[in-house]
Amino acid sequence: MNVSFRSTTRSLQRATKSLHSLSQARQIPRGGNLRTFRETQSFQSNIRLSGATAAHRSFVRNYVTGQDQQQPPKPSNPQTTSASGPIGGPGAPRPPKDDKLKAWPFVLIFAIGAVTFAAVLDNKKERPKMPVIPAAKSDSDGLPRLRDDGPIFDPKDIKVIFVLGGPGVGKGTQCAKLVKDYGFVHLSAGDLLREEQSRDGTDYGDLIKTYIREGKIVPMEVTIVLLENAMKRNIDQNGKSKFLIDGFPRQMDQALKFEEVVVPSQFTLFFDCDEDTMTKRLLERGKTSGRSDDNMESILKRFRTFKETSMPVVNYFEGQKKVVKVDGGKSIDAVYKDVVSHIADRLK
Ligand SMILES: Nc1ncnc2c1ncn2[C@@H]1O[C@H](COP(=O)(O)OP(=O)(O)O)[C@@H](O)[C@H]1O
Ligand SMILES: O=c1ccn([C@@H]2O[C@H](COP(=O)(O)OP(=O)(O)O)[C@@H](O)[C@H]2O)c(=O)[nH]1
Repeated sequence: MNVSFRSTTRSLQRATKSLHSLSQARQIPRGGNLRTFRETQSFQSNIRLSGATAAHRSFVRNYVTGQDQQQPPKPSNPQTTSASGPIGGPGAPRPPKDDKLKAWPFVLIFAIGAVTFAAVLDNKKERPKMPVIPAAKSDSDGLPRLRDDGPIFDPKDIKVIFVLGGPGVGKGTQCAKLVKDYGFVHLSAGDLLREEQSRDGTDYGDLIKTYIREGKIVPMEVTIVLLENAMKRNIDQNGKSKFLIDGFPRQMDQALKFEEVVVPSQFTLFFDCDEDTMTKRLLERGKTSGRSDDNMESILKRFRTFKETSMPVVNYFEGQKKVVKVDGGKSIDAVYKDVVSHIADRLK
């Protein structure tokens, strides 16, 4: 009995604290998440290679950089939050005595609410933590924060090959073969996003779902953090050092940021193919893949995104003489033969 009373008291104290911090947090003006994401996305798509504009620099400074945990919210107007003031002050008129009696239903409702709230918090704490995306988020848009202190890996130790090409061109198929023969780690950005989308407790499930179905590029912060964590796991736990990063970077901001904060790539393996062939492959894959985007409507949107948003990335690396182009329209084995012959000297 005593124990249960103590635990209820503790729960009440905890709940009161949480309610207090919640009431403070409510004072931070925040836009709707998805709307902000869309704005961010549309801003990102405006970034041009020709040089960082002041707006871009400000965007990077405000939204993309920094490691600090989210700062505790400050009340927007401290005066208005104070309980002291004329009401209830020393000179204020005293309420009649029987008002105390009338207050008990409110106290009871508050107590029940507080205990329930504390129980919800306890339940949350017990859930297994899966540190896929770190807690550090930007205050303004809810996206994970990226570091801005240079690449975490040295390209002399960690080799990254980007694998690009239209949807259904065969990137995943060819990567699987390279893994088998040459011991690469295959990281598919699309697979990591789908995994995160269905992970229990993720903050990004709805966001990822919407972007994938619409054939759009998920904000880079999410994808880069997923890739970086997957790389760290493979390096720390399995001593791996050669990575095929499949289906990434699909947008210029991703390419620049990944090379800046994770590691510069060795080169890009680019599979070229006509849309009719890719459509047939995707529709065939759609019969069993269970993917929300292997249908005609999403396929057309993905082709458009690929041409408008991802091809500039290929052209950018081409300008640096860092693209190996392979015809993806042949049979699986014929494509693989070309891949190996084109990059044999770089596979060791
Ligand atoms: N060269 C090829 N010829 C015919 N079918 C292929 C070829 N490469 C891949 N496929 C098939 O096409 C579909 C898409 O391939 P996948 O590797 O998943 O593409 P991506 O990763 O580029 O989306 C899969 O069902 C795969 O089996
Ligand atoms: O860096 C990435 C990679 C993938 N995607 C999303 O994931 C989808 C599927 O990508 P995946 O590489 O799995 O499949 P593909 O389109 O190449 O068949 C894309 O259309 C995008 O919506 C993304 O937003 N960012």
